[in-house]
Amino acid sequence: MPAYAVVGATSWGVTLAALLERAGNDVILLVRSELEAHAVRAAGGLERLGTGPVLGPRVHIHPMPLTANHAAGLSGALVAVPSHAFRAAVQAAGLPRSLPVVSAAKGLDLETSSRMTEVLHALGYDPDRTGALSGPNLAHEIIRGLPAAAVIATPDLELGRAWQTALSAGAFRVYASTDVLGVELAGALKNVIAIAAGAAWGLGFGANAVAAIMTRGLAEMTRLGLALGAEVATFNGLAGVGDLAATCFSPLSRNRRFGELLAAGRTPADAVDEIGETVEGAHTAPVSLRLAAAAGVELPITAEVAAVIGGERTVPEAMLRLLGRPLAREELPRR
Ligand SMILES: NC(=O)C1=CN([C@@H]2O[C@H](COP(=O)(O)OP(=O)(O)OC[C@H]3O[C@@H](n4cnc5c(N)ncnc54)[C@H](O)[C@@H]3O)[C@@H](O)[C@H]2O)C=CC1
Ligand SMILES: O=C(CO)COP(=O)(O)O
Repeated sequence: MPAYAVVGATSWGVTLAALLERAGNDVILLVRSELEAHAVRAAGGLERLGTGPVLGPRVHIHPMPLTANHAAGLSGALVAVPSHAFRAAVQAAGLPRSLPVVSAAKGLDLETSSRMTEVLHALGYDPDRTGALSGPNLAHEIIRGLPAAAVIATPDLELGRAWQTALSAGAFRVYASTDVLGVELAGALKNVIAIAAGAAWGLGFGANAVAAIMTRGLAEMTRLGLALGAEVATFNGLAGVGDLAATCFSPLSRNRRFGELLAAGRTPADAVDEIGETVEGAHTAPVSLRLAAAAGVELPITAEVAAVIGGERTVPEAMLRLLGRPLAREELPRR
């Protein structure tokens, strides 16, 4: 039987472990401590997912690091911790450098502006065997068996096919791509646009305004992606428009909820506290602006989200600035 490791007993990590098991694999779920291992074993998953036990007998829960014994039989590992904890988690996990490793995180490194596969490369993992998983994938829906699709990007399509088979279970369908950069960037950048969409919902704007933010947001995500070498098709796919739609419209999205709370006048710190879970877009906004400045690309919506998070202006002021921009031709980046 193939065996895979999952790093992180997060909502997404537990969901991925359950999917791998349902697809017929053995799984080693690597957690931070014996205490955490005990809690996850006792709950059969995570209490905050609200489902009851979801992990069966083929998911083995162990504290990091991976033992040599467990490492020997592995076909790959998925890393499902938030981007700010990604580097430390990979270092603690002790995954063999030759192992195919896929990032399931949707964020950029705050210090280095790197994508998570770049963090893996810097830690010595083989660029030909690292990849990214993304798409409209709210863990709370997937763990309940609701249908969803994702995209896994690896430099080598054969490797991608192996991951597709390993992860596709029940109503979860995985597509393959070779645009690792695009899939990673799209997954990270959409969280920032979802904060803006949440702010629009929070101000009482309607579906028209949210759709406008999503469309112009997708244009700026694509502009930056193309400037950095991504493929336009990726932004029109599951990791781009697909995830953007799920995140901007679902009340389950923490990035959208964060925007709603900012619109209600909460400080960013209070909004994060109130949500009590990861809000990736709050970290990604300033990093995307740095990448955009270096690439000579303009990201008007992202700039306003970063300004609100930085305490430079309120949500209504940011919305007025966006509405007051010079009228322009509708340009959609193509290549
Ligand atoms: N929750 C979801 O529906 C989805 C999340 N993602 C991505 O997956 C990543 C993880 O997000 P969630 O599963 O939502 O996280 P989460 O919000 O369930 O858990 C985040 C928290 O997990 C804890 N944690 C657990 N194991 C950790 C470890 N090994 N190292 C550091 N912190 C650890 C930390 O306290 C952290 O604050 C993020 O990058 C997110 O964007 C991607 C797709 C779906
Ligand atoms: O990425 C996600 C869904 O695909 C999760 O969105 P939130 O982090 O906004 O909850």
